[in-house]
Amino acid sequence: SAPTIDADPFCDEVLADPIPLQRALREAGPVVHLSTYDILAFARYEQVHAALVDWQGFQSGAGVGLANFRKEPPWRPPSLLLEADPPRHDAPRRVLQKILSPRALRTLREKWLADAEALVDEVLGDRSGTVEIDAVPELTESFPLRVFPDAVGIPAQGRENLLPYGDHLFNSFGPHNHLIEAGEPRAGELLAWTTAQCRREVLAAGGFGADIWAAADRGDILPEQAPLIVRSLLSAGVDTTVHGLSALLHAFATHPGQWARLRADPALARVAFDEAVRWESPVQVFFRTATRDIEIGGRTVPDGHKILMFLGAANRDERRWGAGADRFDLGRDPSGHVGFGMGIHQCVGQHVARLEAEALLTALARRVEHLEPAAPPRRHLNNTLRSWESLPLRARIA
Ligand code: HEM
Ligand SMILES: CC(C)Cc1ccc(C(=O)O)cc1
Repeated sequence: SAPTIDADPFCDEVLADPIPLQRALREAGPVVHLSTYDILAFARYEQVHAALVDWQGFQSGAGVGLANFRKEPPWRPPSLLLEADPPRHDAPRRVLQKILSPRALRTLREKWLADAEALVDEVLGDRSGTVEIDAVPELTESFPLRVFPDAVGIPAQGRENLLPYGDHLFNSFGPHNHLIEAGEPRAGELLAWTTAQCRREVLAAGGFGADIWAAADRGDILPEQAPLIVRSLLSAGVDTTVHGLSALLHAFATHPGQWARLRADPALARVAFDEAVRWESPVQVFFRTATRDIEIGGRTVPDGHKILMFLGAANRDERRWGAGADRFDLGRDPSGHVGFGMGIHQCVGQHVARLEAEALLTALARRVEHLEPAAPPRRHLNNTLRSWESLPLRARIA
């Protein structure tokens, strides 16, 4: 049988620094038994990629968390994308893919570049010399919250609920630990608020939400599906980009030579984001459920068994990325990374995330000559997301 590891991947120590366990899992073998939860884990690129693209063998319909929807009711009505398999998954995916396509986002590009310039000017002020900021509250949380809720078209009221709702959702994919318990008191209220933002009458014309309702008018999806698809945007589109942008700035602050490369060639802004998503993997892990006894990595995953995919470990697997896998390097081609998943469920919002990152990074690269840590970053612990409470940075103004 598969080698066993007793470590709990969702304990605070591992959530704070998952790298040692990622290494141990990759070294133990292609398939590893995690005794804490009696599940099978994949940490090498080859097996994670294979499981992600095999949607028939490893389904999403029983949930992408530890909880098996076949055995216990989910805390929220299942997503029509994330927690659905074909054919139920097909029409919602097709509709969202079109609304969030690079072509559809062209109208937003100019606006988000200008919004990023405005935010960076506010944060850096007209100061010269060296400025100290906390990138999390001042940039990586504030920029997505300044541009994304407006792009969806939800009302201005109550947007401070978005981050805590997403934080609880991403915790809910893990085991019932203290992180889930801490979020439980407000979970019902946050879910109710989020659900209320998906009603047709509150969504502004021209936003992604209105576009989804227009797809229902055209018969591309059923009207009762529209609110759930809007909920997908509010569920997946905020905390992920906040921590993705933090990963990007943390990567540059800890690899100073890379900022100089970006200043010399600003077109590197887009590949920089994908390299940061590979290097940090804001979404660290999630699950699938075997639909039959499946052979993988020389082992058999029994029908109905949950498998845990370590995206962060796969994104640093030297078998795939070579000896420098642990380094943030703008000279690398990060394509093929699994930080946005892979296959039919691959992130449908990745172009939105890339545009937010390009806008913020372009605005910063224009104004900042050098970036370095001003103090150790403080982590935010979450069962799924690699995230920060605070990223103190020192920026030398150009
Ligand atoms: C750095 C930012 C982001 C990261 C790292 C990320 C990561 C991911 C990953 C790994 C998946 C695959 C989940 C699975 O296979 O079960 C996914 C799916 C998804 N993402 Fe993203 N995401 C990001 C931003 C966004 C944004 C901005 C949106 C919305 C505008 C979004 C909407 C979605 C949706 C709706 C799905 C489900 C797709 C499907 O099941 O067909 N994501 N994301
Ligand atoms: C990495 C994924 C788990 C992010 C995510 C969350 C929620 C949804 C939804 O459809 O609610 C979709 C994607």
